Amino acid sequence: MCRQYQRVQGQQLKVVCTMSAGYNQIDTSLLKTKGILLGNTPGVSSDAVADTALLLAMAASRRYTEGRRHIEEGTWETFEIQWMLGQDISGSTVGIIGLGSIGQAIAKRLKGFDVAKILYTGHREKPEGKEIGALFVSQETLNTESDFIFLAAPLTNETNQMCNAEFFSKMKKTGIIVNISRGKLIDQAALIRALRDGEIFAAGLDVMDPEPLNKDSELLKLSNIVLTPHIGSATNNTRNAMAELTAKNILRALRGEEMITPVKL
Ligand SMILES: O=C(O)C(=O)CO
Repeated sequence: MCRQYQRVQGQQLKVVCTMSAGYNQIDTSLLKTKGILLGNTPGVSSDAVADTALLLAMAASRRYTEGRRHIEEGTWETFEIQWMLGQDISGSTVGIIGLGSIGQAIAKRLKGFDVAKILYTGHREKPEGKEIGALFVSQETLNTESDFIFLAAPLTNETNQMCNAEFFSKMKKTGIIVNISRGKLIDQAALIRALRDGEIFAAGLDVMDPEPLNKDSELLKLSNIVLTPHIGSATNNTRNAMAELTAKNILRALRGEEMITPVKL
């Protein structure tokens, strides 16, 4: 009965819409072969995800996890001038990998923090980069010059594990990496080594590999990392906007109209 249902459903399926900007979880070539349309929800979640990126950057740069542990463990050293010193966002050089809708929303927020320079990498220089005042640079320049690196590129074959041991070795020792994209952009074992060995200062991750993260993960044992459980777009307004866009896309596709945000297969 169930198998029969699945077979009938498979034959009738016209459209798949994911309530997410990323669609790496979907077998796009299978959809293409079967002539099934795909829609996603880019844009409507960019502000909420960018807010999460800034939250992680600030918390990681000011040693949030370590500070919280000191309070809990009774090791809070009052009046110690050199204690718990972090990194400033103001006056810093920031690198954004992927200046799409989320990358741009991060850049706009950073301007309010009086950063000195915004660098970005991607496939090509973008007009939006000029408007924001961000400089298109090579990956190498971004790595070596940035105080903060934000990962805002989608997960593709090209970006999979792009932040590996070599990547971290090119970052500043005071550098901070923030990932609000997908966990697989980072070689997590290499990140753990870089954080543990003081090769970089700190990390802020909303996305990990796997998700949910194993509760015994080494990531949870580090104090120079701030973790949130993939809640980048998790606000009432944003999730409602994502749901509305998804519903509109489905209705349009079923009426034979162009979806508002189709994914090109
Ligand atoms: O929209 C997405 O792809 C997300 O992962 C939101 O955080």
